[in-house]
Amino acid sequence: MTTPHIILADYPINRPRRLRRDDFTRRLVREHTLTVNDLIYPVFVTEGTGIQQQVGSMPGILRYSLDTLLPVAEDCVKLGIPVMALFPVIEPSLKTPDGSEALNQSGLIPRVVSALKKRFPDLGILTDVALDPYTSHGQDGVIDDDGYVLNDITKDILVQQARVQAQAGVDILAPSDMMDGRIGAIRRMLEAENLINTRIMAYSAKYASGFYGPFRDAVGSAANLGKSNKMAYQMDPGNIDEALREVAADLQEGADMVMVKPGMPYLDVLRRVKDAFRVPTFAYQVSGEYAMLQAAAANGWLDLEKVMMESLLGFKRAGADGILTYFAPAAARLLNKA
Ligand SMILES: NCc1[nH]cc(CCC(=O)O)c1CC(=O)O
Ligand SMILES: [Mg+2]
Repeated sequence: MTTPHIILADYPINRPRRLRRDDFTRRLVREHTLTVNDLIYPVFVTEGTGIQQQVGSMPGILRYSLDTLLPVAEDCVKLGIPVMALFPVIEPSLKTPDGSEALNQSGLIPRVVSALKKRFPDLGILTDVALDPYTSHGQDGVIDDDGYVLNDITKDILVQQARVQAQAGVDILAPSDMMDGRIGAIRRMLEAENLINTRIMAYSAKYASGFYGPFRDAVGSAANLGKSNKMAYQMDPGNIDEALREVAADLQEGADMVMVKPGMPYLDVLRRVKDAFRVPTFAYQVSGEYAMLQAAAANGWLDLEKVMMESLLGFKRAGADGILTYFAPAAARLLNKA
């Protein structure tokens, strides 16, 4: 006989509220918890010195130059946040149709990566592999005359971008572009370069989402993108079996970790992926999710601390091993206080 999932003893024998009365039993029987070890902090970096620019649609989020980013990194170390994720804000004059600035070995990202790894060797650094901050049209790859993003040419450029980042010493490459075959191509390049321990966190199930809006303001790709969208390479929000095929492909091609993105509207996808593959699985609570919670809180409609912690715990319950979240330092401060 197998153990029944449902205990049939009825009220008043069974009173679920017994375990909810006191904090000690609530803590004792809690199934899922959030810790600082679950957090990855995405930050925006830009050229210059002394820069701390507010991102209008992301209250509390700043664009940093390297010098002002160093204390942020130090804060992450002190708080116990394992990884910081870097996103570049590229000067408009450096943007081209093929995003060639992404291959510049002395460009912004490689310089910031090597400076951070030198100063804070124990802080994990993750970089985004994608061309959208670097292209004049704001798409994640090279486009043809109809604006269609060309897969194989783009993939070859992404491999070169990944090489530049890996040679600069980044710990985790995170391809967010959704080109087919790029994980395998990047993994082969890493092996050929003897960069065997560079990890890959694949944005495997990345949906064409309206929730990326504030991010595109932050990196300055929104205006370039204009009315065009990314539906010809990012996933259709109606699909979930396809997410499993995308994850399977990326794992077979050599991904160490996979990601589902956005987060809160896609917790069902996260659960399916975790159950199907049992590999390190991450969720990205994206810019629009951050913005909507901040906006409601600013209006006095939600208690920010409560919804922040509840939303992050929701990712853990849905199967995430970790969460990329703009709330990382705020959440870590609360967790360290508790
Ligand atoms: N490929 C770039 C990229 N990497 C992460 C995000 C979004 C992150 C966020 O919204 O917080 C995007 C934007 C996009 O695909 O348009
Ligand atoms: Mg894919």
